[in-house]
Amino acid sequence: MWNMKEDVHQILINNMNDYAGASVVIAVGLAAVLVMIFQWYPKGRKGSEIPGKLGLPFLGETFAFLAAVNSTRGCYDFVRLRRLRYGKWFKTRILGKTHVYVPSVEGAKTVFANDFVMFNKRYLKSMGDMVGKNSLLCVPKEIHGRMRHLLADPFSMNSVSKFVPKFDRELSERLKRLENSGKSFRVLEFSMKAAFDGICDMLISITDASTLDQLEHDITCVTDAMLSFPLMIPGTGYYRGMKARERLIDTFKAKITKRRNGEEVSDDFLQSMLQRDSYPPNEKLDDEEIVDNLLTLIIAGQSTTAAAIMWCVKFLDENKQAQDKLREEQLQILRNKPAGALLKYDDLMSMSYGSKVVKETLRMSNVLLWYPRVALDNCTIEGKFRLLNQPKNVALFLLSDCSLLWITCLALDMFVPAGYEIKKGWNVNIDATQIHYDPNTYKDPMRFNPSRFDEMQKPYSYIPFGLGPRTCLGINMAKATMLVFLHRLTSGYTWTVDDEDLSLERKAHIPRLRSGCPITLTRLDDTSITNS
Ligand code: HEM
Repeated sequence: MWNMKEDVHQILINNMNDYAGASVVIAVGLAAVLVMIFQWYPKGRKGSEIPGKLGLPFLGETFAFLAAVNSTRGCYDFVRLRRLRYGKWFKTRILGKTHVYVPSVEGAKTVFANDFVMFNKRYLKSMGDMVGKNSLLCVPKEIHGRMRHLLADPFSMNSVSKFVPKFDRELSERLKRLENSGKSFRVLEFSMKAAFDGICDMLISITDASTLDQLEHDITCVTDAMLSFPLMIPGTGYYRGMKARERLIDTFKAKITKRRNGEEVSDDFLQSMLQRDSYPPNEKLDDEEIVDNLLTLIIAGQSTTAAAIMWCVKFLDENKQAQDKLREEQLQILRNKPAGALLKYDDLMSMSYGSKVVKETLRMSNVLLWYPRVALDNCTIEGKFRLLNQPKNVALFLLSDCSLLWITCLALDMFVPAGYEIKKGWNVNIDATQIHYDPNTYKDPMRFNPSRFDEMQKPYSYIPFGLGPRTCLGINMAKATMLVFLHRLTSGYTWTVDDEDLSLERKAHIPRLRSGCPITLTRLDDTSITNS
């Protein structure tokens, strides 16, 4: 008997088999097409090649770079000239290493956000030898996190608030002595000494003048040796630097012993480290770590802060309107305090225009011109994320059953710019200077205009202290030092710059005026101070 139900069932089964067969054929076909595209695609459409001249093997453009370093236009001139020739992105070769200067907010974001993962710091041997293998600057990621956490506490707002009145007292006395002498003095020298003494006081409570002089002399030998050839032979800069480092480490260790013996107690950074003596090893720094980082902090903090102060004075001198506005704010703060009272951290909080002056100074001066990293793998920067550049992603797409998704992703991947190609081992320098001078972010970028900071900045477009896991540890201290200086200078004095020469110091990695910005102070008359 004809069984209609069974026949229909049989027909359905046959058709389903046909459909399944057809689906498999389509899927395999699509997979084959995709694999073929994938085979062709990464070779044909890698990231764009970065223009630039690599020159001779090893030497590359080393001589041109050294010429810029030795010139009074400063080492950034090397970068500036290549940008004019090749455009924003360029590559070069210096001492055997390929360098790329990352000029954009998007590029900076990629590098900062992948610090320690895709990029890392790499120091010259002499630089690493001078600061020591336990320095925060040199340790690997696993140690860096723990160390940074332990070092950060003494730089908190709370700690900086103890530093403010101490530094204010010292600074006021120094300025008074210069006022009384009536002589011209170099702001750079002045701020180097003031910053050095301030940092040493905060870290290890050394205030004795002759010890400070000896320490500063040794720190200068160490910093000078950072770019020297690592040759441990008497007479070389490297040798002098290493010997100076030994003396500094001995001084720090002697301090540690005194503190442990109870011969000396102080409320400072070192004491806060030693208070952890009884803690488990992962919750404290050992002595070698403490001494290397004391040295690191002094080196990282002194010349950066001093240069920033010098540029502040120079920019304010060239922009009288900004100077007057700042003076008015600072006089108001002075009038609201009892005569002769020292500044407190809270006073800094009410320096709204002063903070903008500090920000604008750091934007324009670019104390650290670029932030060097090394690419740990081949990658692209500034391009959009590419989905199909990894075999595992392709496999996922094949397994997924949504052809529309495949096609969309493939199209996106093909037509969205793939970015600039970086090879493993290349030096990738985040060019803070170019980012801070970008007219698309900062209107009229060469004009000193603190009020531009009335508005919020785009993320990653303002980076004078870096960003990410390696952000400057001394931000609070640096800003506080600058604000205290600005307060005492503008609320107590007017000044004239005695040498207008704009040329820069030779062989300096931090841009500083060759003249050191000499100024002469004139005391503000009492009526300006008391007028409200
Ligand atoms: C105006 C003054 C300063 C400027 C412009 C400045 C700028 C910077 C920048 C840009 C970085 C990050 C560099 C990079 O990512 O490669 C940095 C790191 C650092 N800064 Fe500062 N700095 C200043 C003052 C200070 C002070 C006063 C101290 C401490 C006393 C300090 C301690 C450090 C340390 C320890 C690091 C390394 C952080 C790490 O690798 O985790 N800096 N600084």
